[in-house]
Amino acid sequence: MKIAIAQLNPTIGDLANNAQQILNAAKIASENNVRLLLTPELSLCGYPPRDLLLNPSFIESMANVLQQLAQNLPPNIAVLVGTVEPNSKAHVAGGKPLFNSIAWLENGQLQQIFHKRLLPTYDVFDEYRYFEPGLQANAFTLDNLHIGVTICEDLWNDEEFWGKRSYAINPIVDLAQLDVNFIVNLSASPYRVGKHKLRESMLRHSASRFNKPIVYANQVGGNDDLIFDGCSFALNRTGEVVSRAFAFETDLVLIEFDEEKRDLIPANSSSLRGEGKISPLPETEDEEIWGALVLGVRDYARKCGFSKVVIGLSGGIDSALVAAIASSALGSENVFGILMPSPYSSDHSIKDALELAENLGIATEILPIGDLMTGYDKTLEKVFADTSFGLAEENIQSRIRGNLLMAIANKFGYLLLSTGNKSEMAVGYCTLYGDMNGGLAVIADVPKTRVYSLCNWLNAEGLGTGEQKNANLSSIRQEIIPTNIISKPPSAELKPGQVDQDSLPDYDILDDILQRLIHEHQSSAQIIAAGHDATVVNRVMQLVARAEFKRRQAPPGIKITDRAFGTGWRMPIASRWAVNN
Ligand SMILES: Nc1ncnc2c1ncn2[C@@H]1O[C@H](COP(=O)(O)OP(=O)(O)OC[C@H]2O[C@@H]([n+]3cccc(C(=O)O)c3)[C@H](O)[C@@H]2O)[C@@H](O)[C@H]1O
Ligand SMILES: Nc1ncnc2c1ncn2[C@@H]1O[C@H](COP(=O)(O)OP(=O)(O)OP(=O)(O)O)[C@@H](O)[C@H]1O
Ligand SMILES: NC(=O)CC[C@H](N)C(=O)O
Repeated sequence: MKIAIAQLNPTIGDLANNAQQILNAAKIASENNVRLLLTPELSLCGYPPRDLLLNPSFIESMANVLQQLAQNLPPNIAVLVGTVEPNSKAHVAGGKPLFNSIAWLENGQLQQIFHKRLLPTYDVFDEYRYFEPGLQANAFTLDNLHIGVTICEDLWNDEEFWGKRSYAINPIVDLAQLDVNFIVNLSASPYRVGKHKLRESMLRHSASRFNKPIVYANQVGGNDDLIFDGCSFALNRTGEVVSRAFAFETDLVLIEFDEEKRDLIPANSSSLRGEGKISPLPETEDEEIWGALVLGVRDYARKCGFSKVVIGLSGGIDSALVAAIASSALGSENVFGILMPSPYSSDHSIKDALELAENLGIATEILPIGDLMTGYDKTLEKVFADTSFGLAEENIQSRIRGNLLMAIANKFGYLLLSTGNKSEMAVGYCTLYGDMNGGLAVIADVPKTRVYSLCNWLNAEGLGTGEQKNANLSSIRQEIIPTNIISKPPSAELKPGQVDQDSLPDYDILDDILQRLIHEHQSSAQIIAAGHDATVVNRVMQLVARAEFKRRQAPPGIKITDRAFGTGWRMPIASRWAVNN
């Protein structure tokens, strides 16, 4: 039996086009004698649909589109589509309105529906808000093969792999008892650094432990703050990878269930792009983060209807990295850099920003802000009388820039990309309604130390090689980020001679404290015991807690770590507890 994984990039709520993507994949698969086609979790509406699921007309439309799709599919192919099914017992106390489901479509109709059994409610997931867990093991027979069906989290409870049990049941145990020939998993598994390796090692363990081949179909693409990296794969019963789809791109991958061997093998016909191949995974963390950020910007812009972006170019490293990512995502011709020197700007800030723009091939405009600053100072003179010059006056520069950037974005229908990194967002080293202005915070989950390593990686790697690194920048020269941008001390340039380290610990120290605090949930005592200065640790803890009001007003940021300041970070603002304490 030939099986195909359609690694699709749905747009949330675009039911007709998502169904069309499934139909297109089914047609190609059918021409290649595929008998069973897999699509990602909730492939009809895209993942995560969030509160659209509370809208009855949305659920009704999904049912209609699903039925239409069933009727349009080519003959002789079974297609597993991710959808929802209303829960007829939702009226029972505590019953949730829907099941997160898979529809088996064949012969013009719905053959069977399967319900997701394990519903994640941690980090960015909130499935119990909408879904009732399925109670039964899911399996069906196609031709003479018995196939076990699971949805994403259903395969994330192998207590042998994790060393603990997160849910009372492990659906794969039931499927092993049913003696299925192989197991399919339809997923929408968001990216974070190293996630594909984790998925493969987890499922390799389950495949060999239960002696069952597994076909894992993941969603790809960016949906708001979440990036889905794809990297779908198939494992044979000993847990070896027999096929793998591309990272960060749509793909259609073929495998075969060999009935004599009773195992999955790569397919051997040759007309499909991804057929029978094992796509390489990104080689370094920098390479995969780059791929995720580029996809995140491209899909956010495309799915929200933008083709061009505008960025404030300071000659600093954060805006340089964001400009490089945007150029790769959208093409240099679609990126507009605005230089806004103030009387405090260094000479090299303009020189460095212009050199970067030339390297990237992006258009720039210089808008000096000195006169506007004088205007503000004059207008505020009476109100600010008898006060000394301080942060408020400094931040006016940032607010003037933010205002000009939004004016340009608004005038021409551009998307403003904000440039704050995770370290700054953590401690509130950024100005509300100033440099925080924007529609998408591209590197808001990238710690400053990672900003440096990404820029060094980019300069070493160039962008001319490899499909992932993007054709758009292939013509530009090797050093993309000018060396001076990387080597000079970071500075907001809001007053003469200012550098970030006047206000913050060195970034390698700050990032290590933040890693322990945010990702590892360590207490201040644990962080101090690990060798950090107590005064610094306590100050950072306070800064992080105090900056919650800023993060709540920040644009969505692209998630690349296991804990981003996005949908998975739910902290109170008016609180007396310093995050972990
Ligand atoms: N809990 C709360 N809920 C709601 N609002 C709250 C609040 N706490 C303070 N606020 C308000 O927020 C104000 C403070 O925030 P904000 O006005 O943003 O300004 P603030 O945090 O005082 O200053 C911005 C900091 O970011 C630094 N920085 C670094 C890098 C780049 C840039 C740049 O701009 O380019 C800036 C800058 O040097 C300075 O240290 C308070 O004065 C108050 O009005
Ligand atoms: N002179 C400027 N011209 C244009 N934009 C600016 C200027 N100064 C600051 N900005 C905008 O405000 C953002 C915040 O400034 P900030 O100094 O924190 O970042 P950076 O200069 O990019 O990097 P670094 O923190 O390493 O100096 C910049 O990334 C940029 O978008
Ligand atoms: N959609 C899901 O069920 C995803 C949950 C799963 N643990 C993952 O991150 O891949």
